[in-house]
Amino acid sequence: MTKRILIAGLGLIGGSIALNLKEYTDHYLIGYDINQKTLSYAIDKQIVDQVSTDFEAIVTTVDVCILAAPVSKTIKLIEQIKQLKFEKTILITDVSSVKTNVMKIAESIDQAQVTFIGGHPMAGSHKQGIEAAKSHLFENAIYILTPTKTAAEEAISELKSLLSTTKATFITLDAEEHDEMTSVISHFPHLIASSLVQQAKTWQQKHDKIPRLAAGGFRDITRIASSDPSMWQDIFFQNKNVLARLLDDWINEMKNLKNLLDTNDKVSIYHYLEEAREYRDGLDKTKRGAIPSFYDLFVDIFDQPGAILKVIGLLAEQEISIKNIEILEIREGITGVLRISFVSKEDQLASHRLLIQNGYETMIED
Ligand SMILES: NC(=O)C1=CN([C@@H]2O[C@H](COP(=O)(O)OP(=O)(O)OC[C@H]3O[C@@H](n4cnc5c(N)ncnc54)[C@H](O)[C@@H]3O)[C@@H](O)[C@H]2O)C=CC1
Ligand SMILES: O=C(O)C(=O)Cc1ccc(O)cc1
Repeated sequence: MTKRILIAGLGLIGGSIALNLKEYTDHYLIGYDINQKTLSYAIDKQIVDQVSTDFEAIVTTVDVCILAAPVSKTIKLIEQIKQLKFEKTILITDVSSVKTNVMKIAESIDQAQVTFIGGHPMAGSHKQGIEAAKSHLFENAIYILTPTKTAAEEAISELKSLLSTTKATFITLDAEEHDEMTSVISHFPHLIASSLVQQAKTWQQKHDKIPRLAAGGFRDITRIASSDPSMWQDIFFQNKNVLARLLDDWINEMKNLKNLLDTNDKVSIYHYLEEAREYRDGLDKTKRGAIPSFYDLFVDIFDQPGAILKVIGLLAEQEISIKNIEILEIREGITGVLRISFVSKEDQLASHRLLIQNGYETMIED
């Protein structure tokens, strides 16, 4: 059945959901955003069927509403919803990275016609805005649902079915456990990534070659520091209690580490590193994590003109699509390593075979 679906906040995430629903379903999509340029873009590119600049007027006319504005703005939209009178049933969900504050206000909506099920697709990008939206953004990602206490099982199934074309995998959590877990694996690492970049910036005053040396490891660990500061500021303050607890733990741990260094306790430092390596290596590599990691293939190449193009050309001929490509190490005349990332295991293995047939040395990490 064709549904009227309102997407409020047509940025990276709202735009990606809209693109996906437009590509795979017949639902009638309505976009609401405070940014007029975004609405014009969405209409021009036919990402939605209609746009609206009046949230309260439009939300009472739809079957489904997906709130995809920044977390604090989503909370404001729910406050507005709370004051409205709905004549027909509506299923409301959101995409916010933090859930406790969202679910607190959602639980307080006292209207039989309204069902609220929180949502958080655990995939994204450091880019923002509708121009960066992609229909396949959530493929293979974990999509967390946090239903309100009164949400019926049928409504949860309906939402999963509605979002099934994203090819995400759904799991249900309560808001508090969601906020603790996402803080450990996403919010807190973001804070640390930014602080590592700040540290490099400070030390650059003494050593001006630091940016030239900042290669592989530093770039890997700080990639997320390139994300939108206003989004992360919002996330940090919405989840500040959990973040503060993690910071306390971290500061204590750093003090302990410093003490091990000060006292020359090499054995303990070794065990600390060994334990971390074992835990990291034990994280299930074949199963996609919350934030999708991709299937990497390492290819030896020589620093010759066109070497990278040749590899990409071979894959393109076979219509194998690449998610990401990175040169890990290349100096004049010396073998370099190309890391090519694929969305699927099949593409990774097919490329492995193809490049070997063409005389390349390739490696897949197990
Ligand atoms: N960027 C990411 O990687 C991920 C973000 N999220 C969550 O998704 C939500 C949206 O984030 P993005 O799409 O990345 O941000 P974005 O900045 O790309 O898009 C946000 C959109 O909301 C609009 N907006 C701002 N205030 C509004 C309001 N009061 N009413 C309606 N629209 C409003 C903006 O104009 C913009 O188009 C956030 O809650 C974020 O926590 C969830 C998963 C991943
Ligand atoms: O890709 C990454 O590393 C991200 O950090 C993406 C991301 C950002 C915010 C979320 O709430 C979930 C996922």
